[in-house]
Amino acid sequence: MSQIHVRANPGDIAPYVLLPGDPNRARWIAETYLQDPVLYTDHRGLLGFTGTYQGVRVSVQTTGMGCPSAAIVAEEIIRLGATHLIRVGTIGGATPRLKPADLVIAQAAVPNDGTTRQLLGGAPYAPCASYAIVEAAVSAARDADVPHHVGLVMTEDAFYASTPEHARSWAARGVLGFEMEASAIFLVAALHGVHAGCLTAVSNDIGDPQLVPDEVLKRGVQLMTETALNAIVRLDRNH
Ligand SMILES: O=P(O)(O)O[C@H]1O[C@H](CO)[C@@H](O)[C@H]1O
Ligand SMILES: O=c1cc[nH]c(=O)[nH]1
Repeated sequence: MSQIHVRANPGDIAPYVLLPGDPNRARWIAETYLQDPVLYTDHRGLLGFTGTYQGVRVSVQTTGMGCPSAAIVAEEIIRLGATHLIRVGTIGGATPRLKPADLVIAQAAVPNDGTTRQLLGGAPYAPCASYAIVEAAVSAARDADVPHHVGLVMTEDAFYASTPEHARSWAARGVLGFEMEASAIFLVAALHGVHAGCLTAVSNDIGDPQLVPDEVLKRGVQLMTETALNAIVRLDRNH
């Protein structure tokens, strides 16, 4: 049955789904990397495509920005048959250790968002990535010599609330950077017993209004996407 927001039917979506926030990134990934991509939904601008990568069926589904939208999309694509949800996003670095466009592979997300709080009824919880996806992503990054960091991210609601002071205090607790969807995707996946992961490219240093130059970020997004797709091939092989 078609869902309310992701207007698609079971069978339209592959078990492996890449989840960018940005619809233009979804289109770029589908057109650049997938063989025979088919647009299965454009409802609300949440573009979704399915094609194949190295013989494996893969979908790319836009989440939109923030946990409320990401949680809806995650819930609906799982109902439609998705079993491996991999966010491919951008992240603001919390520490100068992260260089422009570096790849960050999340092990877990500090849930500083309202969506997971509501889903959990306020109970303490640690939304984390599926170990199989972390392992596959790290091994894909290593094999391709992609500079990467593995660790904790923070998921937030208020993009413009972050300050350099906030960033450095969370960096001292091990947070690598800030983004806006991972905690909800991890939690919704866990509630349904499916796998989730999150790969991001560093688009800025928190508190710095300057973004990483377009060409540099483009290369980071390219390496992140290739790492995620190669992780999917590994996951499928071990399935
Ligand atoms: O580049 P995407 O995947 O959208 O991710 C990041 O960018 C948006 C904010 O600029 C938020 O969605 C945040 O999580
Ligand atoms: O949520 C985000 C994503 C990228 N950069 C930020 O500063 N915040």
